[in-house]
Amino acid sequence: MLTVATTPEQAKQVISEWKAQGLTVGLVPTMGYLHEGHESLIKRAVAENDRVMVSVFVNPIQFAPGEDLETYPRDFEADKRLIEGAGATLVFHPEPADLYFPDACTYVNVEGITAELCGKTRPTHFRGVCTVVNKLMNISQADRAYFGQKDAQQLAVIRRMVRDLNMNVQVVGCPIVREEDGLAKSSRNTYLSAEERTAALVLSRAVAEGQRLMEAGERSAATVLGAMKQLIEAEPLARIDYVEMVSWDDIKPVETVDGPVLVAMAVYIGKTRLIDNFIFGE
Ligand SMILES: Nc1ncnc2c1ncn2[C@@H]1O[C@H](COP(=O)(O)OP(=O)(O)OP(=O)(O)O)[C@@H](O)[C@H]1O
Ligand SMILES: CC(C)(CO)[C@@H](O)C(=O)[O-]
Ligand code: BAL
Repeated sequence: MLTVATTPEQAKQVISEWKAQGLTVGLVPTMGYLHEGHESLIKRAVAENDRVMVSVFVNPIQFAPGEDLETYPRDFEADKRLIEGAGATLVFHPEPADLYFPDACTYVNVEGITAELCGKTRPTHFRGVCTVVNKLMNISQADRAYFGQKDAQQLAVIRRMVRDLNMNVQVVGCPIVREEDGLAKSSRNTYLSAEERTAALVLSRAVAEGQRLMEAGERSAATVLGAMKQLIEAEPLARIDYVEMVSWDDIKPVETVDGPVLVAMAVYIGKTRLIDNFIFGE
């Protein structure tokens, strides 16, 4: 049976009963409107822990003014069905006022590794993500926390936060789940019109092209990124935010590949900003 907690105190009550029995806890943070990508994280957490808490919270402090905080899709009834079906037993679903004190003045700011990629276009984003993830880890006392590689920079940033702050949680990265035609599953795909949905395939096609070139031995970032950008620019509905290659461990620009790299992109399809990536040489 699924328990819904709407305040940190309610969630902590359930967690403390689990911890008193010596049970391990997995945490899956989400913003809801769940799909098979989220489901894969929850199922993995269920397989690797005695109990799992899923959070469903559209975190206002990771959105900048003008972003899609108000329009972000929500369907908590459907989310509960998916969470229960995947085997988790606690969902944490607070309102912002339940989670943030009105006079809160503490934020978690991971530097350096947040400067490139999404950090350039969304300079306050990772501060909001790290603050809420830190709070969720504290509330859940998680032994393991699960994040998708779809948000690859987020995964790297959270790993760094956990390392730098000596946090007692293992961060588990999970592979990207895609639609049959290759588009990475994302709650924001719901914003796309039929025409934009077709155009959005340029992201996964660019990923496939980049992977193909690197698997064939190409090691120049300029050549790989050039081919990917050319493909995306040929799609009239697409506008590139960034297509970049960075070192996977510290998210710094790379010119020639000599270690594990993240090749990541953010592309506007109409007004919708989508992301995709691949990791090479991990
Ligand atoms: N296609 C996917 N495959 C694997 N993990 C995913 C996928 N989509 C999202 N996730 C992971 O689920 C967690 C919650 O993500 P979130 O709720 O923002 O979903 P989303 O579909 O990425 O939404 P958005 O449209 O906001 O990017 C994150 O760790 C994210 O990386
Ligand atoms: C990790 C997260 C749930 C924090 O709000 C969010 O950034 C997301 O959905 O990836
Ligand atoms: N998964 C990304 C959350 C965001 O775009 O705010």
